[in-house]
Amino acid sequence: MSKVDPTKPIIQVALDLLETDRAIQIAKESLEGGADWLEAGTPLIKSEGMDVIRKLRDAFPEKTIIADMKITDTGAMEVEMGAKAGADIIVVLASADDSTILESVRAARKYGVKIMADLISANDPVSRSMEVEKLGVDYINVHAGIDQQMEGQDSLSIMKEVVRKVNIPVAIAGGLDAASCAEAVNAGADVVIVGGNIVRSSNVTASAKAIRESVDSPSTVQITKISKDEEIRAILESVSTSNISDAMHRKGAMQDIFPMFEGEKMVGTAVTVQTFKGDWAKAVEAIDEAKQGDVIVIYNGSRHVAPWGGLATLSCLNKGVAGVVIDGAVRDIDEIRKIGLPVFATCHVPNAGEPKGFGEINSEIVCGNQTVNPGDYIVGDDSGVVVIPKERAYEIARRAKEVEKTEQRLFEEIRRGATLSEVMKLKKWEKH
Ligand SMILES: O=C(CO)[C@H](O)[C@H](O)COP(=O)(O)O
Repeated sequence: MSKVDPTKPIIQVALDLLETDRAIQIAKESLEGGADWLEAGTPLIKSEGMDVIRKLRDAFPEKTIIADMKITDTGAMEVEMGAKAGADIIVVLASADDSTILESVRAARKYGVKIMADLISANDPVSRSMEVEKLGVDYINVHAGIDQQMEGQDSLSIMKEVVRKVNIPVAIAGGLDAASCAEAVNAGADVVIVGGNIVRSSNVTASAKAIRESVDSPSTVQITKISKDEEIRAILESVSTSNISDAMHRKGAMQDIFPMFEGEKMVGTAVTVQTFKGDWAKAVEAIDEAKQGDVIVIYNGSRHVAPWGGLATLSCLNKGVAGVVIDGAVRDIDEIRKIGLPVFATCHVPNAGEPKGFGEINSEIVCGNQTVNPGDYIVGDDSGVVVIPKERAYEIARRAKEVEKTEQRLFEEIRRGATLSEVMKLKKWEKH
């Protein structure tokens, strides 16, 4: 049972946004879905200052408001700022010096507010949670930060230990969705802090409602565990190459490689082929090396003679290959269309080459001016093809998903009648 509210666990929605008006609108929609507490997220506070706390307080006079200031120094001064602006709970970094935590707690007592200590990046979070409890904080937040989540960190296992060691209420944050919120509540969380999965949803109220339902009936939620590769593929299936390029800071897109047919999505791991103009032996032998879910990525280097056509494409289908990318030409477009395998290439041309057998399979190649190594993730859609280095695949997939969520919300605001420059506040954010 929650130590904060014995009748139900608390949902704290983290308004990790940049604009006060959007934050207030999303706060309203989240409350309609059943969220309890409103957090002014750190980016929002950095963007709008303490004024956002005042505006949230005016808009929601009865609600608990958290200022996620992540205080690291000058504890008393910053707690005073947050408290006077109207916050009820102020966030201090648990890894701040003891002197800062003590000063924050003293100021909090003076101004009648509470302190939440955020364990993000704490060296030994379990021991630190016990120490900050002794220093007088009111809540502990076990937190995997947004950048840490992208690299696969989560906070649940640490939270399970922390709840056994402290007596104050424990919050959890870090990429929570309906399923992980239920897991957290089952494991003893008093407060679940949810940012992206509510505030970047195209339907904020529905997303908050789904979390409310799972938090209130956590035992009914099904938790499915999948492998890292399955998770990466599932995420990449759900995002576009444009989302991925944004996540990679506009890198990774192959140049002059186009889909041969529209409407086909391709996700897989690279089997690379280095060949020479028109020599199709290695390209076709690579089909035998490929496994289910691979993408054959070929450098051939000619626009006038094709190392690939219908028969090779049909063989791929038999092996479960996810698609083919050719820096060079392809032929038999009519046959390939019927076969239905995604093929991306520089161009199409009727001429076939000769199977001479020069080249290599599964060495590093350059295709569409991008370096591709065997096992790198390759994604193709109507916008083109992107390469994700295998070492960063999970992180990039997660970041691309965040890009996609942010865009979903922008689409929704444009559907409601705004223009792109209005929703992005372009003028405000132009370089000064
Ligand atoms: O404090 C934060 C980042 O430092 C976020 O508010 C917190 O992680 C919740 O957001 P999300 O659910 O997107 O992780």
